[in-house]
Amino acid sequence: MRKIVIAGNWKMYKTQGETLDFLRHFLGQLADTPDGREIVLCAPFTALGALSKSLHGARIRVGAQNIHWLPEGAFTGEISGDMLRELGVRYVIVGHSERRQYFGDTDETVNLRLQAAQKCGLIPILCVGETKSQRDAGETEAVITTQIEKGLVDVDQNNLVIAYEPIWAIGTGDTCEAADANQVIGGIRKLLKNPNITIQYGGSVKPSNVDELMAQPEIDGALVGGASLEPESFARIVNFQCP
Ligand SMILES: O=C[C@H](O)COP(=O)(O)O
Repeated sequence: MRKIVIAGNWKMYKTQGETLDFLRHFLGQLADTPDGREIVLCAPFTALGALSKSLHGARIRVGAQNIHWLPEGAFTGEISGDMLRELGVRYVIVGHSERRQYFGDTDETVNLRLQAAQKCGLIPILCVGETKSQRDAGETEAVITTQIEKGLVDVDQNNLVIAYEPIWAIGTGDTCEAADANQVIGGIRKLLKNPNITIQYGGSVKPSNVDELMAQPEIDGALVGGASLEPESFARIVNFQCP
């Protein structure tokens, strides 16, 4: 049985105070959330400690948005797995397209970050996906196959989540058709040694499309950006309705 994981990626949004305010409104809306749905909040580094401390007993896991591959060193602006663990972090996003586009992440550094996360007992969420021009050129499968094959060298497939995030659908409101996302994710699953890995869809997931996306047989959850910033909207997403 594959685990359903619904993660909010807050990107560079929310101070500690805003994080606590979010929780005050969000936690009360989880009373009817079906068992078996793992809820993760991937907050900025500065809010991780406050988030962990405020969650005691709540069924939410804390996630980070980046990890360096070494335990310590002269790497200004980076953070290690042990530092994240100390803050109560359980998940970490690796290889998000924004990290690849703006901060120079490559399949090789993504691979190192995945290995480091697992070594520290964190569950990495590996993001893969194609640009609009790659999709239009019919290169989606080839692009994702390379990202998966290079990214997963020496990575334990029993301790991993994958997120399929078509880059053209991120923050655009332009969601991938549910059937298309299902097909790409089915293709990703065929590349894996462990076919039971949780594979999420990400890219303009919102309350109005989450039910259709989650009804697809290959999709095991969502990685949600903008719509995870408001408690009501993210609560509706984690409480998605099954058909
Ligand atoms: O990590 C989340 C993705 O980048 C999706 O962001 P979005 O839901 O705002 O499109």
